[in-house]
Amino acid sequence: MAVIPVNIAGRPYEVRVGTGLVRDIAAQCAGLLRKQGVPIITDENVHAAWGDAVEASLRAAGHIPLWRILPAGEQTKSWDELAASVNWLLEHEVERGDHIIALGGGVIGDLTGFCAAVLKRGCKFIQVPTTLLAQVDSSVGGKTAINTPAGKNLVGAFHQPSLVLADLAVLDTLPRREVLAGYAEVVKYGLIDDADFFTWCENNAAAMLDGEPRFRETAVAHSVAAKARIVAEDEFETTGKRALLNLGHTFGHALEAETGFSSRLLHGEGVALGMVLAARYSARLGLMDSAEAERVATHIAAVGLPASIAALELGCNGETLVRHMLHDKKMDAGTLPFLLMRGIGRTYLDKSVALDDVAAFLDLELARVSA
Ligand SMILES: NC(=O)c1ccc[n+]([C@@H]2O[C@H](COP(=O)([O-])OP(=O)(O)OC[C@H]3O[C@@H](n4cnc5c(N)ncnc54)[C@H](O)[C@@H]3O)[C@@H](O)[C@H]2O)c1
Ligand SMILES: O=C(O)C(=O)C[C@@H](O)[C@H](O)[C@H](O)COP(=O)(O)O
Ligand SMILES: [Zn+2]
Repeated sequence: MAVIPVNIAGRPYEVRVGTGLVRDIAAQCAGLLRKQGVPIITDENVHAAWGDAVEASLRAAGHIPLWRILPAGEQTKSWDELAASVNWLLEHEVERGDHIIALGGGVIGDLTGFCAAVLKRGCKFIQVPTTLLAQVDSSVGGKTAINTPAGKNLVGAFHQPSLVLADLAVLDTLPRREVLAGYAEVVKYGLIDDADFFTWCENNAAAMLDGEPRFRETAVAHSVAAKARIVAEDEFETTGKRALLNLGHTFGHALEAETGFSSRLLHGEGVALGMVLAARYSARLGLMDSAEAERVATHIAAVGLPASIAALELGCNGETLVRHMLHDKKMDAGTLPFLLMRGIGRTYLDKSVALDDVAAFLDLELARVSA
């Protein structure tokens, strides 16, 4: 097992990456759980695959699990589910010092973390991420949120977990499309500031995606360490450092909004497309060699992630996508800073991007005939 220490402003917690942590959840959480009823928020798919294992481990240790099983999918990150889940926690008399378990992907982690942030002005929670995306990204760093009709993650809080248990075994039941979506956030760390890791991804993605355990552990542990390092420098995204983690997301969130936060486009797929667009837009501005931008697109397409927004057949134009972007949380006095690249591993925040030029660029991409 790899243990990655996270230390955010003197508030340390561990991210444990290994195999069998879910079956051993009671021991992993020893000393953190109350006896009378351990609140676990999950979704229907995760409960079907891993609910019995969690139940057995907790009961064997003398705990009584209390399950809240939500519908799977992005629509669960909503005001309605937030209100209902908080009321459920109140009915079960969860106290500030108690831990809630978030057992699931990023949807469950974001929603449960937000419940924990607002319940009694803040109680504790444990992230048990069950998707690759949640293991490498959403379970670490304390961003919690729900979506609103205006856009993605527009209501939320920064609230760090007490512990993260990333069990590689749970990825065995994850559908291939979801594994790929999570992989987009892995590649992101290479593109941000680690060109060697991008090369590692090019060389090992296929084996990692097929389930090679050594590569899976490397991908998860390396990603978590990268995220922990960045978040430790800028927990509340105020200096521009943490904003690097948003590479691909301004485009990606706009695409998610345009597709109605539906299963038509998963978050990780939107990020994959967004990173290709960020690379190509950087090349359009002369910041990055276009051959290097195409290296990004080639890798994204080679693993089986979407790399073409034309293929989405959105039926909208660039201006429509830019209008979604106006809800981006990075908006600052009417301008939208963009994550652009001076090369692979050389991402930076650019505050001089003209949105009408982005719209014109997107019009070309929406009509682009793939090679
Ligand atoms: N807080 C952050 O820092 C952060 C970072 C990245 C993404 N996110 C958010 O995370 C969300 C996406 O998360 P996600 O990609 O994990 O999606 P998800 O939570 O919707 O899970 C994907 C699908 O896989 C199923 N599933 C999960 N684990 C499984 C398992 N082990 N076996 C079988 N099925 C399983 C789920 O039921 C769901 O259908 C988005 O809302 C995104 O905004 C947040
Ligand atoms: O942790 C961060 O910071 C990130 O930006 C990670 C992203 O992968 C994640 O999707 C995050 O939820 C996006 O944040 P948002 O502030 O753009 O909603
Ligand atoms: Zn993301």
